[in-house]
Amino acid sequence: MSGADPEPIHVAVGVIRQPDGRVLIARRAEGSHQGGRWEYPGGKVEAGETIRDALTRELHEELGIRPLELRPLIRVPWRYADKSVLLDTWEVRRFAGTPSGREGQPLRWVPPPELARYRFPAANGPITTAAALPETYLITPDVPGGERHSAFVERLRRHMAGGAELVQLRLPGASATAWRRIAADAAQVAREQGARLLLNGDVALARELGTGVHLPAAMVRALGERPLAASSLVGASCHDARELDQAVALGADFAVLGPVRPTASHPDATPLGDAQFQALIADVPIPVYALGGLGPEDLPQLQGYRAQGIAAIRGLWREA
Ligand SMILES: Nc1nc2c([nH]c(=O)n2[C@H]2C[C@H](O)[C@@H](COP(=O)(O)OP(=O)(O)OP(=O)(O)O)O2)c(=O)[nH]1
Ligand SMILES: [Mg+2]
Repeated sequence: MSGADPEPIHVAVGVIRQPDGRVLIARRAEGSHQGGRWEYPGGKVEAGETIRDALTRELHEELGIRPLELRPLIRVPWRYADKSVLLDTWEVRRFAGTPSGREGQPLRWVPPPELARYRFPAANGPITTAAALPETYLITPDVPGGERHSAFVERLRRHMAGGAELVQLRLPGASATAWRRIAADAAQVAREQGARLLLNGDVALARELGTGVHLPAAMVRALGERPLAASSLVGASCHDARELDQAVALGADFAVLGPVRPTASHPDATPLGDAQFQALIADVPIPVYALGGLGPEDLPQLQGYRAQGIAAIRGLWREA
């Protein structure tokens, strides 16, 4: 039909990591499409190639390395004025060889928080977000009855010091006063520990404290537009395809989809199951964490489905 989009160009893209987390970027040749901008290395999938074949070939041609461990990261469809692309992005966690710019392109290893400073093609935003988000998203349990607030915040500090980089403060049982106090302390601890904190459902307090915000599904629907600037994280809770669409339309940085498996905190909710989770996120162009009955031991499986990682209360919060 006239006016219909031509098939997008399928592009295999690699987010190549060092064990210390740094990510490899390359500068596109002047004169090429999106020339002069930085990119994640990769190139067009050729007829008859699988995406893994294509990425393996491209990384050999452009960098002289061989990927040894790959996992699907995110698929970003994008329409430029002159062409449409589908950036089929994979994370390369291990590779053989030392990358060099075999086509003369400059290369840089960049710590994830610094990626946002580079000028990438317009399609790359979600890839950079995915590259900079960790694979676990810790959601706090309520403060146990009888526990002092300071003890709870101390426990939060230990989790952050122990590697929890992304944390949602969610205290459904707290009074308004306790919520404000604990949120302020948690924001301070997050700053000290270099962790990113998101407050559940409280945009005003997130603005005041300079934290991110995590939006329950009903708030995503009600808001219609992103409530915080690009420098603060906006997460969104989703349960189905429609809510995922709403989260993307809102401009959320990432979504959480669940429950994937049965969970003690929501015994009445019907779990999606692994197959449905995988199908639902296949073409969601923002990172998605899997929630519900999951722990670190489930990470490889869920990441194989293209999940950013797992979100959990019980699965990630240690009482000790
Ligand atoms: N490799 C790569 N391509 C990207 C990124 N972002 C983005 O919009 N693109 C676009 C630019 C191009 O239109 C297309 C990929 O093309 P490419 O130039 O890498 O393709 P290729 O390696 O096969 O090169 P060539 O043989 O066509 O010269 O996707 C990115 O981060 N990495
Ligand atoms: Mg290329």
